[in-house]
Amino acid sequence: MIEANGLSKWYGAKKAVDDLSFTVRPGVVTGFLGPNGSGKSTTMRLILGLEQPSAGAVTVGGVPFRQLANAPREVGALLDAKAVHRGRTARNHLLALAQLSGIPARRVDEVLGVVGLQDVARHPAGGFSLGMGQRLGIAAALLGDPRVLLFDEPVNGLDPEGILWVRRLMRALAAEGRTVFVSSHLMSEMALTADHLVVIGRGRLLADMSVRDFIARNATDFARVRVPDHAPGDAERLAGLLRAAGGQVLPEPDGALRVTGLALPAISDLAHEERVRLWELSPHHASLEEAYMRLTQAEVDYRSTADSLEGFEEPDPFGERPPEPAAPGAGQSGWYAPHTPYPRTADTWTGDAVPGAAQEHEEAR
Ligand SMILES: Nc1ncnc2c1ncn2[C@@H]1O[C@H](COP(=O)(O)OP(=O)(O)OP(=O)(O)O)[C@@H](O)[C@H]1O
Repeated sequence: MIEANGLSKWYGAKKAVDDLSFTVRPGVVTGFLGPNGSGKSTTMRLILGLEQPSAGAVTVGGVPFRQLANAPREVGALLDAKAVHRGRTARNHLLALAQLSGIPARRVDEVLGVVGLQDVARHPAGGFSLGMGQRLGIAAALLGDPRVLLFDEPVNGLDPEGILWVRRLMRALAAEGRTVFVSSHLMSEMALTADHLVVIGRGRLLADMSVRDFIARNATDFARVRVPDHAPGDAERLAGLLRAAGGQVLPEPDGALRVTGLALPAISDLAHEERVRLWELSPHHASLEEAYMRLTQAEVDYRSTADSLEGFEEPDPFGERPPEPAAPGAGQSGWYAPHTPYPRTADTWTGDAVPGAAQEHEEAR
């Protein structure tokens, strides 16, 4: 169990983590979500004792990480898969970590097998692909057979098979009664992996609830309606009728209509009465990505500016744009627009020990 209580971290004038209180329970996978720069990695470093809180506290199994009697046996973490000695073989990298923590060498071969790196165990880690590096980082986290596991972006760089493997591994670890806390930007993957979510924005807690509740509270189911391609005027006519009946209607990129606020039978009846032929009338459940976008759209630090693409842009179907949210963060029912993430630049760092933090952590183990 991980418990954060009023946890805050300042870097100079920048408040990276702002009065966070949450609990990560054993037996389930808890997803840790937030836009770029929202404070996820900082929170993980605070949990692992790599940073001192400016205020508040965080404990693992009831005590601060640094007071754990045998930390590597109790907590495993993947923070930065690149934090390996490039010339060292995968096996020697793990052996060095094992020796520091009093873990028997045979455990190294076990975890190499678990992550599927046994055939390249004697190859230098510096030559590993991003995905192989992730697997090696996961092996290091599993080394001490810990009850609590933290993974920062574990599927980063993995191919679909690797992503499926990580999903199954996380779920299996949780099913064994372990505490599994995992951050990811891949919402579709998180929807399949996590049972519970902790969502932050600009360092503040935005949500702490089950995936199901999170989607139900932050996104709306909708219907897709499509008229025959050869009758585009019918789409415009049907959109007007649906709006008059109390529905909200937005154009989909493929020319279909996205309708919220009306049940499928009502849409069907209306189309039938008005003699509008339908080629599609299908129910759609809101996705985690949609719910996440709606909740966090006011919390994004890095946004792309509009690219007018003059001369390239397709005209809007029906000459309309989705309405802007009435208030920042209020969202727009049934609509979301992903923002292009902008990479953090080196000048946002103030020189704290972050780049080498994972390595320090590994060495401390
Ligand atoms: N050592 C540091 N010095 C100065 N600012 C920092 C430091 N570490 C983090 N920050 C700032 O704190 C904020 C939170 O950063 P953090 O890396 O925790 O976010 P994140 O949610 O993990 O982001 P991402 O999803 O991009 O990895 C950012 O604005 C970041 O620039």
